[in-house]
Amino acid sequence: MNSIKDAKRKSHIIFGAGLIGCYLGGVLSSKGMDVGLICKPHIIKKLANGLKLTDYAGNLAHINKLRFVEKSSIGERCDFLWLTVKCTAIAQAAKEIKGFIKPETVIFCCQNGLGSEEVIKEHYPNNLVLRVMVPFNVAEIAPGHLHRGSEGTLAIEMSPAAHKEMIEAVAKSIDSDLMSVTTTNNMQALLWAKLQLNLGNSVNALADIPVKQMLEDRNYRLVIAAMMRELLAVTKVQNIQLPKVTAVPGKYLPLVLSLPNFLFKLVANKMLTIDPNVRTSMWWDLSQGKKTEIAHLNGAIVKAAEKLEIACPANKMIVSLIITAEKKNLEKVSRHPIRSKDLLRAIRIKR
Ligand SMILES: NC(=O)C1=CN([C@@H]2O[C@H](COP(=O)(O)OP(=O)(O)OC[C@H]3O[C@@H](n4cnc5c(N)ncnc54)[C@H](OP(=O)(O)O)[C@@H]3O)[C@@H](O)[C@H]2O)C=CC1
Ligand SMILES: CC(C)(CO)C(=O)C(=O)O
Repeated sequence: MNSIKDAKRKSHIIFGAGLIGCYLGGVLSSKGMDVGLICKPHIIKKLANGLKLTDYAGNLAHINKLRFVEKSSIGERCDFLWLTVKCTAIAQAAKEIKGFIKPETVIFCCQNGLGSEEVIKEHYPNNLVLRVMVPFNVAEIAPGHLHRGSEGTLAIEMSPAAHKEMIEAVAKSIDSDLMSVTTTNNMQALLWAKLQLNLGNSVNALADIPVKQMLEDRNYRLVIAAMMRELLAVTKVQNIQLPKVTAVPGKYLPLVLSLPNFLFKLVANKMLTIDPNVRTSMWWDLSQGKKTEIAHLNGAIVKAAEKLEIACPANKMIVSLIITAEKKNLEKVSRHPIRSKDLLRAIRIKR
């Protein structure tokens, strides 16, 4: 299967279709591809009348009917399985996808952060397991209406070389105006670069405000910049060259984020060209009382830093604040947004 025509005929299952999975499922359905969604009953109910997809660039698609697949379905072994659960749900999902996997099934792991694909590789050592980097934000702006609020090209891991043509064909077959798709030979570095951007997630969740509003506040930006510096120290020691995923190269982001507000608005106006309602996936988790992906995001930096004996105080502090917030949610103790100057004080940065 090396041509786009062949790739378009293949069967896809999206396991754990929430924001990213339903958006991806909608794109594939809008292209007339064979795609089944496995999702929670409340999502099936919401999408009973179809799905509307929009994006920041004005693209639009209506999908009148989606195909939902039961977890117990027999004979639904697919060619491509897209795993779109959060990192926190990977271990359980690894067991539950078994009935959909045949020896040739390619499994795409679409999680943020580092390391979640390892669990899948352990369970399915004979399948091709590829990582996918999702750069853009998806939000549900009304029931059955998903909106992509930011730019970026979805990237599929190109590895090993023997599968090059197949992976390229898959990427081309799903590429669309609503979701541009590419492949990369350098997924590990790309995931570190994406992780750098995701350092805003925890601050966004603790601040409990939209991303745009968070970026307009220098104190929050200083906290994010401090965590980014630690990430950059870790990647430098490991000799990882971060690919450019934003208008400003990653190594200059801490500097730009630290600028006074008036200069930041001038230099980084592209960063602020973001839908005013966008919030990060960690905000959604925390606000819904769920466990967050902190261990795979900031936690992964702390883990790598410890191994390399690099100091990582800002990320450590943020991990502990998120864990405290998760505990409060669990114990139903009320939780207040952390103001920017308090957060800055917590990680002990002087302005
Ligand atoms: N949302 C975004 O804008 C972005 C997200 N990402 C990343 O993409 C990944 C997916 O995120 P996102 O789409 O936001 O997550 P969501 O929580 O919206 O979607 C995951 C869905 O999977 C469901 N699920 C979990 N376990 C199972 C299971 N065993 N069987 C069936 N369904 C299951 C969840 O249900 P329940 O909620 O009940 O557990 C949820 O509905 C994450 O790693 C995230 O960090 C990357 C870029 C942007
Ligand atoms: C796109 C981005 C960086 C912010 O929404 C994200 O990855 C997330 O929310 O987890």
